[in-house]
Amino acid sequence: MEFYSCSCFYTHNIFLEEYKLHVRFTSKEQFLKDYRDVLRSCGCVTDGDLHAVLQKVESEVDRRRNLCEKSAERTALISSVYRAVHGEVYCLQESFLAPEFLQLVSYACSEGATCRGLLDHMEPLAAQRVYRFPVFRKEFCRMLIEELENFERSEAPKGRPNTMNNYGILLNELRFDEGFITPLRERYLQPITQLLYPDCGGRSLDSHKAFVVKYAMGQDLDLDYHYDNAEVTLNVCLGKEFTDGNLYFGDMRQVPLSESECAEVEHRVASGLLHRGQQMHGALRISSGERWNLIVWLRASEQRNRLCPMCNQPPRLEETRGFGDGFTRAPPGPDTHTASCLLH
Ligand SMILES: O=C(O)CCC(=O)C(=O)O
Ligand SMILES: [Fe+2]
Repeated sequence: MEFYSCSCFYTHNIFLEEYKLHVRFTSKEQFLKDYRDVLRSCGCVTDGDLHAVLQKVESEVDRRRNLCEKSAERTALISSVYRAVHGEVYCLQESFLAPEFLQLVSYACSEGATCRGLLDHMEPLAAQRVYRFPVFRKEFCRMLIEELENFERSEAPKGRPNTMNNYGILLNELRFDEGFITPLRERYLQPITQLLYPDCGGRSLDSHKAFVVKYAMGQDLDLDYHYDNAEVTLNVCLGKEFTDGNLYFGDMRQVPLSESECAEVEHRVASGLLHRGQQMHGALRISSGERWNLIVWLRASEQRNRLCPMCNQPPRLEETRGFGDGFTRAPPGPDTHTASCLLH
């Protein structure tokens, strides 16, 4: 299967951290016309401020244009220079998984399993259609963090997951996809998502983007309110020790903020939160310690081929490598020759 991105990746959803604003950029004229007033009201007042913003936006667009090639270069370099301390974590083994998770999956795979039945195995949470359950054994979480810390200390080049996280790690560049994330998605997560989110592509997951986010004193502390470029998201807390840093959830992205109420959910080490990717959410500040979370954005091309969640339009496909943003080309319909044969 060949995957694609949507061309809105080069123009939409550019995050301006200092003004907490997502912007669109197709040309300087368009940008100034659409955002000059908004920016002014956010405190971007002088010509110098505006110039700095324009430079940031243009350099982000440049970064995105080169991303695919740069990521392939990093992946190759990491393979040749990086030496793992825990080589075994790259290949998913059942012994990494919490017994409660295996039970959940086993129920979800059993004949006649229902959403209700699955929910009986989980504690209710304050946020709508957000679920929490143990995923990994604690020992595995420790080993994975050690491996990632070793990678962070190494000379190997590092890509960052997106414009909102400054300290994350892209797991595909470390080659976690094939042996770890894909089997986790196919064998363990899809049986659960197909019961919980049949209306959001949960039955037809076929790609993902996986990364680790890190929050620590003097680094990122929180994450602004957003939705994910995913149909369903799994967010597993790996550790270490921290205080605060709850996740808060609002409504789906289509619902205006004024009509949404937020509910908080606590992270627990080795447990995962499962939620609809397009349900708005953010992370509160941690007040001490370090928080490392594994994020898997689960995607279903069947769902997203209809509407790109990032520009809200039918996707305009752009070639990429790997999973891209999870879009696929629709299988060709009957061609004109066949059609004309059928008419005769
Ligand atoms: O910090 C967290 O736990 C949430 C991260 C998140 O929502 C994301 O990276 O999309
Ligand atoms: Fe998110």
